[in-house]
Amino acid sequence: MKLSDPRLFRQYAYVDGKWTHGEGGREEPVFNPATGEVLGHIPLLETEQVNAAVDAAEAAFTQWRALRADERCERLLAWYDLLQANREDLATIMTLEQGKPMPDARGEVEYGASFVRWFAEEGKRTFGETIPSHIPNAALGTIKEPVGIAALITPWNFPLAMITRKAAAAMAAGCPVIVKPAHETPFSALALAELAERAGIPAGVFNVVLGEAAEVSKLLCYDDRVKALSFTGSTRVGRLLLEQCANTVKRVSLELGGNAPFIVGPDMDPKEAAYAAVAAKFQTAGQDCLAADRILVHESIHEAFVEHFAERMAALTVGNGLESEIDLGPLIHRQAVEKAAAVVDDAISKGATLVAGDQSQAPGENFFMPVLLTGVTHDMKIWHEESFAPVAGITAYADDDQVIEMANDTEYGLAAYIYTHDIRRIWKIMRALEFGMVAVNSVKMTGPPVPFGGVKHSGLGREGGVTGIDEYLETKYYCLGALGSVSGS
Ligand SMILES: NC(=O)c1ccc[n+]([C@@H]2O[C@H](COP(=O)([O-])OP(=O)(O)OC[C@H]3O[C@@H](n4cnc5c(N)ncnc54)[C@H](O)[C@@H]3O)[C@@H](O)[C@H]2O)c1
Ligand SMILES: N[C@@H](CC=O)C(=O)O
Repeated sequence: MKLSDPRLFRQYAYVDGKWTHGEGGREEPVFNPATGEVLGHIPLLETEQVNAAVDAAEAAFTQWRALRADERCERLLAWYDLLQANREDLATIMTLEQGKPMPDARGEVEYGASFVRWFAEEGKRTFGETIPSHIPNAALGTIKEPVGIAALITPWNFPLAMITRKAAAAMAAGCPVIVKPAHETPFSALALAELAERAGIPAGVFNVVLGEAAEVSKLLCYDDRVKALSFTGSTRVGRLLLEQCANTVKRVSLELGGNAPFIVGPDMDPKEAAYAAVAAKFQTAGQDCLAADRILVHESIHEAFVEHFAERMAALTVGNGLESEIDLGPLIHRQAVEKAAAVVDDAISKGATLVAGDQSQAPGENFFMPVLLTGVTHDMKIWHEESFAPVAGITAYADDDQVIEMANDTEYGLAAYIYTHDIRRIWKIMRALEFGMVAVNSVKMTGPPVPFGGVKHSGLGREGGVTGIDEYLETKYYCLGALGSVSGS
């Protein structure tokens, strides 16, 4: 692996400011999904070692919360600067472990770093309020305090940004964090730890624990000293963690699966809409919670839309993300390829038409060539499940009411897209959609200033924006009584 700074590639856990082996000697390999080669090994921590991370975070909490907000801001900004300065190495590590093309990986480093800068600043604005008193001679108000240790459990598809969007918010609020990254992509998390240390983040404030996922997560969820759990990943695991946090009544934030509808109105230029749909579907080889999973096109332009979509899709290049001019890297592992193939087979067996997608062209065993299916219907897996693969399904609809019903016909409610220039149609559909985020005539919708999150089974809470830091803050109300006459109270 060619890195300008090889010390960014760490094969240890990071607890209390120290690089840590698994005491039981257990470890596991991490693979490059593009080549199948072993990229490195990570330790599997024992129970006592995970508990030690909580001990360390507990000890660090006292000092970290006692810093002034502007002091925490300075350290987070130093971390941000280091992320930017090491962007190329961080992107290389990400492409090697996750597979996404280098330009996308560079983009994710920028994106991930932008949350650090955002929350560094937001930490200085955790204002309380003054409450006009209804109690004689009293002053009432609120102050915001850090909730305590936060456990952050993250997925493999965005191995860096899904950590920084949580960690920077928590740390800016004064909370130490314990990160449990996905075992497929631990090295981005460990590089973040190396840079946090260089940025002067004190020992115990940013910890990375590695181990058997169910074991480690259970320890963190059951530990009463851990006050908040923030999870990004599948709805299946999110439900499990929510249950596990019930006993200790933790603050729980969940960013779960999506199954985004992409609605195209009859007034749209079919080429413009089809190109946008391709962009919304194939980012990260379809392994994106925002991927346009159900493309719903008005029947009057359906045929032209399909032609343009197929033509644009045919131009996508598939290969090792380290090579230049690659649009789609591999899927994360062989099971993901098998799941994608099963989704396609299921749809075809139930009447969908395979317009394009020849798997014999795949450049390796973890690669899946983009697939276009038309005539996708409610009874198919592709309608209800995230394919998390480059499989696009298109369906024609007749009118606005029908498309609203189709779009909402899912347990998920993360993001939706609408393409039309008719303002009344936009307003009607946007208001009727049961989704946390709606992008109108835009594929891009995310970034630090926006409240990211879903409704229904797509999650609880919001990340980013002005409210993202609230996930890590408690509101303390105070009533100062017997003050004598308090003017203006
Ligand atoms: N809403 C969002 O912001 C967002 C962002 C990215 C990904 N996602 C979702 O993440 C999913 C893909 O990621 P994934 O495959 O890594 O998800 P996943 O749920 O399998 O894993 C996520 C994390 O949970 C851990 N985990 C797995 N099984 C566990 C168990 N039994 N107990 C405790 N922890 C366990 C994993 O090791 C990983 O760290 C998709 O559903 C995608 O939509 C959502
Ligand atoms: N693209 C999403 C991550 C979903 O997988 C984001 O921007 O957070």
